[in-house]
Amino acid sequence: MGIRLSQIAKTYGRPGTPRALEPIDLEIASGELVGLLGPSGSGKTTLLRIIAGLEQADRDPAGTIHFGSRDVTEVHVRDRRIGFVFQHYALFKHMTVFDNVAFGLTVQPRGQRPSSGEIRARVHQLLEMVQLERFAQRYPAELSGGQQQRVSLARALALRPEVLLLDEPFGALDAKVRQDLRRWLRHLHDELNFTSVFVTHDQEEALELSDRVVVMSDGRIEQIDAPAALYRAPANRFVFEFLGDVNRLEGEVRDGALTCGEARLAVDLPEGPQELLLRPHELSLEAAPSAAAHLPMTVTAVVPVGAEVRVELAADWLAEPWLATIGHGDFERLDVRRGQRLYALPQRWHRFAAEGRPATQPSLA
Ligand SMILES: Nc1ncnc2c1ncn2[C@@H]1O[C@H](COP(=O)(O)OP(=O)(O)OP(=O)(O)O)[C@@H](O)[C@H]1O
Repeated sequence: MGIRLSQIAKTYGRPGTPRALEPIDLEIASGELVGLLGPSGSGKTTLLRIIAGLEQADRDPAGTIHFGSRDVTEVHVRDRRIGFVFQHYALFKHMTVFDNVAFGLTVQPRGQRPSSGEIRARVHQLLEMVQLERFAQRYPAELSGGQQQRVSLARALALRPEVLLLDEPFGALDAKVRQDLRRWLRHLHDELNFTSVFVTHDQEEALELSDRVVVMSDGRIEQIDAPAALYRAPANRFVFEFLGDVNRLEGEVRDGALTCGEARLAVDLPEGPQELLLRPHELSLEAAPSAAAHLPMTVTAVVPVGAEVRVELAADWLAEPWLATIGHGDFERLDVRRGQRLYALPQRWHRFAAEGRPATQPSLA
């Protein structure tokens, strides 16, 4: 079931105070997994709570929320038929895992409530799906954080919601468990084909898990796109900076070169002050300068763990250190060590106008 928001806004407190959410239009397709990503205070949770019916949107403008063809704008949370998972596991402490998952089914009104045999079968099926069948008789306190979170998911899915809403579902867990649960949620989503919206402030989580990401700041939607498109073609500077590490090169362009202290980079740009932004993988490191680039730097730290080697670099002519991610082959070829002098060679850079829109397409240096 798809979700359609039209002109949804939110002001907390008296009218006239700044809006937590500016009027927003958003369409989520049936079966889509959408991440709401943004810094603290950008309005992610407010938007999710309005979709859930836990928060009332402003009356002015008179926005609407549709689930499929059903207008749910005035429908109570209990009648919206959604599942929730929140960061702080709100499991019932005095109930076993089995009873926690069964809870929503057992409190349904007579007539809608499945028989006790059906409830038992459905709970066992859900526990099997979240791989916790053998923990059915345990209490929440006897489970790890990740296991508790899986129980929360099973409980949310027990009523077979068509929409699942998750607020920082893995926020309190350690990095490895987070990653496992992420992959597992993605599989579950694909298998059961419900529509999911989740809130996160973690770029990697949003990019890895979502079909599309909604990037928010200051109560506004900055961009909505598939992860690859978002990364490749950020709509503005905010999105570019929020999605990953950024190296800055500020200088003065004259006679086809940008200079900054002893540093020099050949560019085809208008004369005057310019700022270029580069991702850590968009530059290579060399033992000597080239005709196109003379960017001398000193290695301040090397982290050779994982698929790539992270190299931190500093220079007198730079206001902030740079980060380069290079392959293990280059790492060995250059024998990269702390204190070593190397030269950065940009392969690609980005430039944004003052108001944040892309000033040029990302170009090759
Ligand atoms: N109950 C409330 N009363 C008053 N202001 C609120 C309330 N809830 C949120 N706000 C304000 O609304 C804005 C958006 O908050 P919201 O919680 O939606 O942001 P968020 O992006 O989810 O942030 P976080 O990642 O920190 O949870 C913030 O400025 C916040 O201070």
